[in-house]
Amino acid sequence: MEIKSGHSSSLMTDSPPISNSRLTIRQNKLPYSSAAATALSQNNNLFLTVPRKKTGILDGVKSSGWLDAMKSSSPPPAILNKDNITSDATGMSYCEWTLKYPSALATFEKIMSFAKGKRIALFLDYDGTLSPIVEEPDCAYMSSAMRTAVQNVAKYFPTAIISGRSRDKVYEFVGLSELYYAGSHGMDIMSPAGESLNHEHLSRTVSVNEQGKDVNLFQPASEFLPMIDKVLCSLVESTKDIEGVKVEDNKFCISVHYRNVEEKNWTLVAQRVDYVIRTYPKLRLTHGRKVLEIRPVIDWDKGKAVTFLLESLGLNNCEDVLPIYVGDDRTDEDAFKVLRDGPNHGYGVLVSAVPKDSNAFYSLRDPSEVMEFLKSLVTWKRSLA
Ligand SMILES: O=P(O)(O)OC[C@H]1O[C@H](O[C@H]2O[C@H](CO)[C@@H](O)[C@H](O)[C@H]2O)[C@H](O)[C@@H](O)[C@@H]1O
Repeated sequence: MEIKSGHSSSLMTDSPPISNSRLTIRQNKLPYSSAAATALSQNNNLFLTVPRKKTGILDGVKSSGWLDAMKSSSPPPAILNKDNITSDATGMSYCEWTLKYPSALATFEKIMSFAKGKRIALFLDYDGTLSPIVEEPDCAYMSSAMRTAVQNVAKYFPTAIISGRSRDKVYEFVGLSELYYAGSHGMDIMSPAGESLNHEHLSRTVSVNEQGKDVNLFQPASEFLPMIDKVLCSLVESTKDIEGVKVEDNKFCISVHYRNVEEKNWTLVAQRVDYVIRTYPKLRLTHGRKVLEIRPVIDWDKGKAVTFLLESLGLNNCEDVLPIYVGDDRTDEDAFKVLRDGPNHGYGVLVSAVPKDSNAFYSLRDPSEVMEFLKSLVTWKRSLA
């Protein structure tokens, strides 16, 4: 397990730690050279400049909107009204919202009428999409029924899992060797054995997987690994007295979970994280579902990973390709945007049980609807044979 746990402080509480997860030292199972990735980072201008506020720590946390973002995550405040949920964020009921983001199940035939004669490429987020959101990040298992659905759909369409988790971890959860995997928010891409990642401009490295078979890797942030390791240790140390904090090693990025932290201590979490990362101008912070995510300042995200995979698969800029991306999180918006506005026109499908604004075209309520959608794709494809 690559999950680190913050332990309860005897000064703050007598409760036991929420998890027994231990601090592990990361091991790179797959050897690779970072030289190519370093060169491409510099040559292709992948570096971003992130302006930092020069205020005090508490002021910085407040003025940068961290706390607002932390409070509004997962899910946005909502008023429950049986099947119809009204979100404070959009002011819309769920029914109204689905007029803007129609259900991909209810409009399945319409979507498939666009897909006729096209090759579908499928991109699936993991947490909240293939597995339900749970309290403990290391217990976010997908059901065997969902695994079968993903396995079946991958028989007909190239399928990639695009996750904020480390690639090793998400591979462990999904367990299907025939898929493409993009871990660390797309910064760690691996082809299935026997498939390549041929890209016109960006070079990949060849490595071996657990079965000793050759796989292609693309890791544009590999030069940041020593820095990420250092920051990981600092974050574990600096948050260990806050009950419920978990610092998760996602290889090229770090997640600081506050789902199990009392809300009154969220400011403290934000301050401690801010204190650590403010001395690292090459790192930036993004927000997920009750999680602060720290990542390198390269111009790379889930959207870039989708474009990279389409290009590597020879499916970019093709009139006869329909990419579909299913995801639930803010970080999936980068991919929705790429499919909405970029040359590789496709459909983003937002998984959400509450109304929220999105760059997606369609919606699904939860992972069980995602599974139905995957099954429907298979039935549709089989019906064409
Ligand atoms: O890109 P994803 O595959 O959606 O990963 C995003 C983050 O997912 C995980 O955290 C989220 O799910 C946990 C399990 O349900 C939940 O406890 C947590 O509150 C959520 O934020 C994962 O642990 C993170 O590392 C990923 O970045």
